[in-house]
Amino acid sequence: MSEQFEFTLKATDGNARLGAIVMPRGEIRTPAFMPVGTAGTVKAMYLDQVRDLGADIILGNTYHLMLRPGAERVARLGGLHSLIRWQYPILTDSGGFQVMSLAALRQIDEKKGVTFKSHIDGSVHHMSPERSIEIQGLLGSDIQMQLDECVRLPAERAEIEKSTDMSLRWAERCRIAFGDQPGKAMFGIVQGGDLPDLRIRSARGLADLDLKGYAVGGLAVGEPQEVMLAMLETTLPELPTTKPRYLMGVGTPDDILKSVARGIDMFDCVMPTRAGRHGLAFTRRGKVNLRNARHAEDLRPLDEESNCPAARDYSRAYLHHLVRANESLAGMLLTWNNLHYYQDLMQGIRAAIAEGRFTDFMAETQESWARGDI
Ligand SMILES: CCCSCc1cc(N)cc2c(=O)[nH]c(N)nc12
Repeated sequence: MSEQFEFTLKATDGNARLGAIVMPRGEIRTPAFMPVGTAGTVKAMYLDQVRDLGADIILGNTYHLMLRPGAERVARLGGLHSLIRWQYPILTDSGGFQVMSLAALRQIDEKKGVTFKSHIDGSVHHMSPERSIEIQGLLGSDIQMQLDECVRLPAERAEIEKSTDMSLRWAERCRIAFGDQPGKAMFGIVQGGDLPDLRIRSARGLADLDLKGYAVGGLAVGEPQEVMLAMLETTLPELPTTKPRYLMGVGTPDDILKSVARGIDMFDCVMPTRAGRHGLAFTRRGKVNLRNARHAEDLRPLDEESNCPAARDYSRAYLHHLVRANESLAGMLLTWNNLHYYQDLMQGIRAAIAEGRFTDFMAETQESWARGDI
């Protein structure tokens, strides 16, 4: 097994890319969907199931894990992979995004980083770019993200510009702190909001750092899909084609198809897991809200042709009952169904790119959703 981090571009179909990242802990087939395992668990799933569905990598969250159980404690316990019993690659986000989303009383200082109060117990924490990389190292993360600031849109140009330039300087500090860790990688995160010139400045500045991979951040924060896609069209040509591109926090199946078509290799999103816990099922014929009374006596499964037991073997009537009764099994079955749907979609995308038929695959998939659920 390689002791390095090696990305290979295997085929292209337009701007869609088929590739693979080979790391000591395993291969990541791209385009890849990375289930979110925020606090060391992909909620409502056994990690063996997550692997069996086709996930090559999962995400962890620096913010959550540093607060509980604590980065040094995870290290004393043998690292995250051993603790959660996941032997394959783990990507960890750097924490800044979650601080701004979850923490109270947070302050940002370019030199010190972010200071915040834990949403769990109110304790005060400081996280500099260097500390974020240190924490991700203590966790044993295979792909570590730079500390960045994600500006919520809409925002004034001056705010976006100041934040983007700071994140670029934080990338350099993170690169220095990360040093040289064979078999591991640190990704930069392109910011720039919805301003093309700042997107280009951020992407070019990160490309100059010659990092092992590049994320596109600052999107999926409430902007219309067309704005997100326009920023991809501006950003991606500025990034090296020989390195993986990761679109953070994205997205719906439609977002994923359209972003693959523009050259994205990696995705993460809480959508399939969170939606599953809220009674929403993704299927080949579109979304099905099992809370809706129309399912109360419908003995059909979600998809009788699926090879996922959650989609094939349980009636909508039963799923409706479980959702209405707020039973744990509802979230378990629907999360299973949704992650299966997402990984099945990614496998279909990879096969379509390999065979030069991605455009047709995208159109057929979208048409299937549009036919709706009978
Ligand atoms: C476990 C969650 C990973 S993705 C979180 C996320 C999501 C979105 N939408 C944007 C960003 C961003 O700009 N920066 C960072 N670090 N993270 C982001």
